[in-house]
Amino acid sequence: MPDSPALEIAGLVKRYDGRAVVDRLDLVARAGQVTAVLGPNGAGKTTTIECCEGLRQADGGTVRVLGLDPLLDAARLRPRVGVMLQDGGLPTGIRAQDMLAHVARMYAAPRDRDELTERLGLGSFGRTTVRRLSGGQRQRLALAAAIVGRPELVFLDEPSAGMDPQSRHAVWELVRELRDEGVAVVLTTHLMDEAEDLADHVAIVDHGRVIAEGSVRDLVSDGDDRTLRLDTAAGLDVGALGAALGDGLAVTESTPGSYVVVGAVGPTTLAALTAWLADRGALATRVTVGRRTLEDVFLDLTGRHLR
Ligand SMILES: Nc1ncnc2c1ncn2[C@@H]1O[C@H](COP(=O)(O)OP(=O)(O)OP(=O)(O)O)[C@@H](O)[C@H]1O
Repeated sequence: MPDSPALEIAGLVKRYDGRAVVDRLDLVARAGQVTAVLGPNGAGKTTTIECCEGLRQADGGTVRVLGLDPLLDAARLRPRVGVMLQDGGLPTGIRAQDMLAHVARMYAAPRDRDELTERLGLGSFGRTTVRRLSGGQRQRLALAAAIVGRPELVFLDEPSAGMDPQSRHAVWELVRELRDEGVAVVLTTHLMDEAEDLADHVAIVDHGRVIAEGSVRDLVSDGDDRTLRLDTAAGLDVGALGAALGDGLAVTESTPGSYVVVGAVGPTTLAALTAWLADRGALATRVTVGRRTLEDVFLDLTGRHLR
């Protein structure tokens, strides 16, 4: 069935010591799309992905991977699903290039290893054993190993964690290409910009549950609303500031001394803001105005920052 989702999770529950770290989570991911599972540390992202990979047994709900059960059909799924684990999960005594060659041999029609090596900059450490690789090098090798078999669905758990900006961009390029080739890419991240840049569909997860989802545009758009961020003295009266700025503007102090103003921020808002601060002898050390971000969405929904 061409239209059936590559991944379908319904009411997933996973408990550790009686505590539900994944708590009735629903998620669908499709071929030819990047689906980002975005949430703070401990939200349950890795646990969810591990249930999809057949590495953990769920306590409730259903998971269908390419229409199959990740535990019962593990052998049939192995050649069709790529997995990049957060801790690498690689054997450590083998040289990087031999590891990739070994993995490639397990598949009927592997990708060109030289091209993958070039794209991910693996050549400079190909002869180094996995145990001696830096965190970012290990990540790049783990990504290469996850996709060398041309999977239909690939799980990437924090794919660019610990990478320098150049490597991160190489990874993002590759992820976009996979998507364009029709692969279903499911990635977890707590990097807002990674989700914003890459994802066709974002599921924001908190306390083991999806609290909002949609395209980045759906999630961040709120008409003409903008977000003004202000750093100044802590403990200002946000109610009084909101009243001074005018109707339709909500002011919150997100952390002591950092304020967020959401709504129809315009030129007069800035004039009113600086005048109000001047009357109170408060100096603004930073004022920025921009569109809403996924971080703002998360803050609105939970009252907390992503990190
Ligand atoms: N094997 C385990 N035994 C007990 N608790 C666990 C186990 N694995 C994970 N947890 C707990 O489950 C919760 C969710 O962890 P998980 O790794 O899924 O979160 P995450 O969203 O991936 O976080 P991060 O962004 O830090 O990777 C955390 O509170 C974690 O401490």
